[in-house]
Amino acid sequence: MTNYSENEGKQYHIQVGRGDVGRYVIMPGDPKRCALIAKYFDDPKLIADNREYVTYTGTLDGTPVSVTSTGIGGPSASIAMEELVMSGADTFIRIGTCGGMDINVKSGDLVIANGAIRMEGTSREYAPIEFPAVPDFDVTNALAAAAKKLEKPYHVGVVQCKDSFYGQHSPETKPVSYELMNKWNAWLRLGCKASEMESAALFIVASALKVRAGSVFLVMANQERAKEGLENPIVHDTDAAIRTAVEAIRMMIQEENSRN
Ligand SMILES: O=P(O)(O)O[C@H]1O[C@H](CO)[C@@H](O)[C@H]1O
Ligand SMILES: O=c1cc[nH]c(=O)[nH]1
Repeated sequence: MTNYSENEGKQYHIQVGRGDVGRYVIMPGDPKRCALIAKYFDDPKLIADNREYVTYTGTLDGTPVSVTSTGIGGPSASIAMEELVMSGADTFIRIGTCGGMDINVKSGDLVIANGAIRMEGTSREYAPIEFPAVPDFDVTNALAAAAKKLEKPYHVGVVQCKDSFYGQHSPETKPVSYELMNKWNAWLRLGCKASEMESAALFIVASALKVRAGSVFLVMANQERAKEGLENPIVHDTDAAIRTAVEAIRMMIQEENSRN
């Protein structure tokens, strides 16, 4: 077997090795979000910047914490998680943008995933489709408690994951997305909160590697509200989701310290 991680102890894609990252890692899709997230850490340092993977490490309440971007989609996100686990991390929070689905999910709200629909390809390479993509219970509880404490409007529920962003936004012109088009109404009726691209892969990889993962999203807009002519501005500021993830990690660290 080729060991891609042998290059001076650094993992092949993320260029991070043991001792470079904390056990807690925040995972945004967008590499440019990493510096914004690292500003919430004490003493943040840039560790690596390779391909779509940017990593900073700092501390929260004295405990090492990192941020590593994943890029877009399950394949690159799964690589980031695999290599971070090989570098010693074991608890992950994805923070990303999403498109609202449930009519009550509004631009600027937060969505915390308690499950992810596996309509993407990566998770199928790790687990048969019958196995559910669910986040870690403690991480999810910490995210909900953090959003409540910070008084952010939030929804907890199932998110839908896909590989085709434009299949979600213009399925009628995409023959490859008939499956998405046909199932979208079923997901709406079942109460699905939002659509994004990485959580199903991350939850399944986390199950396979026996590590913990959760997700929190900023709702950019909601195409279902637009269809109904309801208010639907486009929002880009991910700060509320970032602060929720940071506060959730702080809570988990404090809980861990109180047990030791
Ligand atoms: O804002 P990020 O974290 O990239 O997440 C969402 O935005 C991208 C699509 O625009 C996909 O990665 C999707 O999951
Ligand atoms: O609508 C959206 C917004 C962000 N990310 C998605 O995957 N879909």
